[in-house]
This record gives sequence, C-alpha cells and structure tokens, in this order.
Amino acid sequence: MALVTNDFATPAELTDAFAGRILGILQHAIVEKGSATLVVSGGRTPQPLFAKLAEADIDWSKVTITLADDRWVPVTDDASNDKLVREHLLVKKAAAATFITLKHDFVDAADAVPACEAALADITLPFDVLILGMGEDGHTASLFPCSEQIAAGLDLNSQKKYIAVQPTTAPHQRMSLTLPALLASKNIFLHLTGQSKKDVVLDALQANEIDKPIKAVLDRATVNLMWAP
Ligand SMILES: O=C(O)[C@H](O)[C@@H](O)[C@H](O)[C@H](O)COP(=O)(O)O
Repeated sequence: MALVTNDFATPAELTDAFAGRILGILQHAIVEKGSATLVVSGGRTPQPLFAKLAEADIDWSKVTITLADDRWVPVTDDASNDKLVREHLLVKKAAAATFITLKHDFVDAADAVPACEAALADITLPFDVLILGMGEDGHTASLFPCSEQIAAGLDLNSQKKYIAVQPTTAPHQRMSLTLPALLASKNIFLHLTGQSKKDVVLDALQANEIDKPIKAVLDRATVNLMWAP
C-alpha cells in the first residue's frame, strides 16, 4: 500500500498539526455516525500529543479510546500505558471520553485475552483513528520481532483481536492488538521522532521480506507517517 510522509521541522509543530488531523477525523466521525474510536500507543513519543488532545473542545463523550498495546504491569506502575493515558489523555476536556483498558486482573496476559476480546466486543470496527509508534527494532504496538508470538500476531487469518506477547528484548509481558485488528482502522498514523526511526521505516519499505513487524502494516495499509527530527 502507501506511506504518506508528513515531515515537520520540530516535535512541537508535529504535535500541533497531528492533533488537528486527529481531532478533525474524530469530529467528522461524531457528526457522521454519532461516535468515534481512537486507538493510541504508549511509550514516550505520544505524551505531548496526548496533552494537546486533552485540551481540545470536541464532544469527547462520543469518543471511545483504547490502547494498541500495554505492558502487563499494574496500572499504577510507571511502565503502564494505561497509566500514561489516564494521566495525560483522559484529563481536562478529554476526561469525558470512554476508555477501554487492556489490563485485566490476571497474573498472565494470556489468561486475559478473552476479557480483552469481550471488552472490545461492543466497538464497531474499523477504528476511526489508529496511532502507532515504533521501536528501533521495527516493533509496533507490542508485535515484537524477537517474540515467539510474532507469527501469530502477524497472522492475517487470525480471528483474534488481541495476543499476549513475551518479548525477549523488552521488559514485561505485553497485551497487543493483532495485525488484523490494527489494520481494521480507517486512518492509520505512525508517530515518530528522530532520523534513525525514519530510516527503519524507509528500509522496511524497501525490504523484500517482512523482517520487521512495521513492514506488515506498511505493506497492507495506507500509513500516514507523522515525523519530526
Ligand atoms: O507500549 C509501547 O511501548 C508502545 O506501544 C510501543 O509500540 C511504542 O510505540 C514504541 O516502543 C515506541 O516507544 P517510544 O515512543 O517510547 O520510542
């Protein structure tokens, strides 16, 4: 499919423009169908974007927000994406949004997959907005190339929306949307800063095989790269 590159001079300019893009899509979805869905990723990159979105004056009560993935840690743990979203996105005006957590009360993430599937059952796919991040290893969401679960996570025939992942190059068990679930999105954004990550994306585009999970998304969807140095 296609990579649409949107380069910005600074992360601040990226944040402002990206927030505007997202809010426009959400607002259109609310007007068109009375609701909107936003899937966000965790990590460090999205925090300024979350702060910008949280201040926006749209009808957040019509928006459902969930995570592309989470670390299998208590939601009080600083590594938790659930905590990140609750502290930086579900505040101010965006506090009125509905949030679907991935973190259920199971010791092992694998035991929580049915609960995650059930929690998402009432959401009509495709998602309106999906925001992906990426690691230097080309992982996206928690589809890690190092994990034993990567083939299952990238299986386009999977009927599952979630998969429990045990990366070997990153801490914590993870819960992640599967590739087919990620691709069930009307607008897919890849939110990156720094030249090295951009180079990973450009190399993945040129690669002949899917050696990096991000390529599985790039090959099958129109991805809007939102990038700043
Ligand atoms: O749980 C996570 O860590 C994310 O969902 C993951 O996919 C993230 O987007 C990348 O690892 C980039 O993270 P940074 O923005 O911190 O570089």
